[in-house]
Amino acid sequence: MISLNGIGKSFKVARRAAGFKEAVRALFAREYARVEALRDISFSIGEGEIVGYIGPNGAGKSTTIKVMSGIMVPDAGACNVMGYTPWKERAAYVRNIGVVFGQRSQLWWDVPVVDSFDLLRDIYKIQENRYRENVSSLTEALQLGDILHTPVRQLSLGQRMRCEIAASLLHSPKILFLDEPTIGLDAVSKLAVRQFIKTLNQERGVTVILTTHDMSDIEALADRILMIGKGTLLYDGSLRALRGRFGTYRTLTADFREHDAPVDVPGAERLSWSSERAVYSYDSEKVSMASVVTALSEHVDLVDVAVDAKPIDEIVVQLYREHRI
Ligand SMILES: Nc1ncnc2c1ncn2[C@@H]1O[C@H](COP(=O)(O)OP(=O)(O)OP(=O)(O)O)[C@@H](O)[C@H]1O
Repeated sequence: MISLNGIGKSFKVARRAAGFKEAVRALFAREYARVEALRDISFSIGEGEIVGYIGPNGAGKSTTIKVMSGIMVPDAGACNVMGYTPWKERAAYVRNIGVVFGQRSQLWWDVPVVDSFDLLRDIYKIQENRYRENVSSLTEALQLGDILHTPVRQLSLGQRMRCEIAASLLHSPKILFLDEPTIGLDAVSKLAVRQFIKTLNQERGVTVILTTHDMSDIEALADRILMIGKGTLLYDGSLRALRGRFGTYRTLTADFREHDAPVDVPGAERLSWSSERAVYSYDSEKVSMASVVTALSEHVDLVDVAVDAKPIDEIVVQLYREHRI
């Protein structure tokens, strides 16, 4: 459905040293530097996938989304989305995609949300029946009820984001590009947005490409991760495989009735011990949780046991470190 082949993009940016003298000098002799935002990016995405596109600040995520949505023309490479070259056949192409940039609005600031929706209906030439159906189902799913008649500038961030997502789906696109859709949202709004995206993908088969810094978004939604750093694609694979590579260590916290003498457990490292609680770390590839618990229970009277995998944030930081980004 989407394929990028050797996409490259660089920007020319003005550079000058700090200070008034330098500012004056720059008026007459500007110096430029090249920033390589994307280098030889290639990947394919199939219909119905939810792909998380991750990477540190300035890695090139937004630039890739802009290329795929036809807003930006790359310097090199080919991009094919549903048979279109996005930046060449923009008018026809945009009928097939929805785009949400979390940091920017596609809604008109001073008019009620529903007026923006009507304008979008005219721009996309959406049939009246389909439009009504979509507004009604999106209003229900995203709980837009009262806020549809409020000017955008009076909405909270969470309310605006729900309206942005609805606006991007009025024309029933097959692909949805989401650039940081949960940025700045509170926990409840985040969950609502995630649940909506999941349902949209499962029930309507919409393909979703999502950039985010929030790893819990990725955990909740994406089966596959593309990781970019300094403009280069560094990882393409499943979250499960990533966990398997870095996340085989588990932390086991055991609560027990008072027992002062620390217990050694074969194959596990004791991280802490107090008279009623101990924490162990073990490699789940080598030792089973059952054997750790059994070894412990031979010495102490266990009350409770909890096991945690390494948080996905830590796994991603480790991956960034490995690639020195
Ligand atoms: N219009 C532009 N003009 C000049 N440089 C740009 C432009 N757009 C992006 N860049 C540069 O290209 C690089 C990649 O930027 P991009 O916005 O794609 O990163 P990102 O991964 O989305 O980052 P973030 O997580 O901070 O949003 C950065 O070095 C950025 O400064």
